[in-house]
Amino acid sequence: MPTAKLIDGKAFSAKVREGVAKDVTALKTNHGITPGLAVVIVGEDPASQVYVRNKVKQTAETGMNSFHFEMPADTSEDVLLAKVNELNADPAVNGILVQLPLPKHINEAAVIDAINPEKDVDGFHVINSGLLATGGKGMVPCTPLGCLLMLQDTLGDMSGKKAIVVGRSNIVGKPMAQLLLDANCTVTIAHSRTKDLAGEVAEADIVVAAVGRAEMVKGDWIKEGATVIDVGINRIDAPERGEGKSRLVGDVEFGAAAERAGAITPVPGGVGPMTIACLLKNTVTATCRQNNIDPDTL
Ligand SMILES: NC(=O)C1=CN([C@@H]2O[C@H](COP(=O)(O)OP(=O)(O)OC[C@H]3O[C@@H](n4cnc5c(N)ncnc54)[C@H](OP(=O)(O)O)[C@@H]3O)[C@@H](O)[C@H]2O)C=CC1
Ligand SMILES: Nc1nc(=O)c2c([nH]1)NC[C@@H]1CN(c3ccc(C(=O)N[C@@H](CCC(=O)O)C(=O)O)cc3)C=[N+]21
Repeated sequence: MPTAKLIDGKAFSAKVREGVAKDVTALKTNHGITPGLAVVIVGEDPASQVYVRNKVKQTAETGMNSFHFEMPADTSEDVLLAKVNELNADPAVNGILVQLPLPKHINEAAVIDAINPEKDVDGFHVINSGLLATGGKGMVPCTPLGCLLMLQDTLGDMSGKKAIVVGRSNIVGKPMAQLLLDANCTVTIAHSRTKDLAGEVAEADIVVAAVGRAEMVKGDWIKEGATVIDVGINRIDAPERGEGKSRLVGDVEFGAAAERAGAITPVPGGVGPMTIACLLKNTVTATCRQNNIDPDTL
């Protein structure tokens, strides 16, 4: 029997989006500004397409302008950089997101570096990661921000808690660890070379799994009462649902983990929806900063 409280990312993200919609209305009526978010996709990555479908719909629902650019998989780096520069210069665009991963022939770092840091609503630009690392006020990556909001809502003050982040990517693991550190957790970052992952996870009051391997964090590793945030989005075959069917699972063995955890996010319906909500929130934040508006006085 699962004992863990389910952290409902779907419901929480709806609340965050309501707040965003209010801010968008205030920006329009009090300042005559409609925030605009531009998303650029190169090629066809199935995971990205799910994300973009949800995002385009929700951007429009908050009242923002959504600009969507699909470019073929063989787009050259120069053409993509020219598109980024065009969006940098466009005053109707307050936020720019270039879907990752990009095709192999394009240098991702060069593309991210080309985005105006003030419009970098993903928070991936080196200026923004530098600001996050040094306590400055940049754009915070959406997925870790969404995880942090759910953790704060579940736990309140996290000072002194032991947190482990499994995964050290620039877009999830590292910024997540930074945010947990800022929240005064004692943070361990685990990765593919970690010696005793089960033992490390077993110590943690907070577990954030961002590995990209279906159910690799086992339920019996989880400390009793721990809070578990599952970032993983893995599509696996589900023959029980019929031939050729698939389903989404996280990086945590959900059923077994829910028997030990105090609280846990599901997949789907956990981190994913919060990521999109935070993208919209970041777009409002970026719009305010670009127009010297204090978001608290909207
Ligand atoms: N819900 C959402 O909104 C989002 C979900 N995701 C999902 O989150 C997951 C992680 O994404 P991302 O960070 O981009 O992935 P990356 O592939 O960039 O990073 C994966 C990390 O996991 C580590 N790792 C791999 N195998 C193991 C292992 N056996 N034991 C311990 N650590 C391991 C890697 O270690 P090393 O560095 O040593 O190679 C690496 O640091 C994916 O499932 C992705 O789809 C991603 C973004 C948003
Ligand atoms: N520049 C960039 N920024 C990103 O933030 C980014 C990216 N590139 N590339 C791809 C990954 C992946 N990602 C997801 C976000 C939400 C869901 C999401 O909404 N998931 C739903 C599931 C939807 C379904 O049912 O399939 C859920 O978890 O409930 C999924 C995946 C953002 N990413």
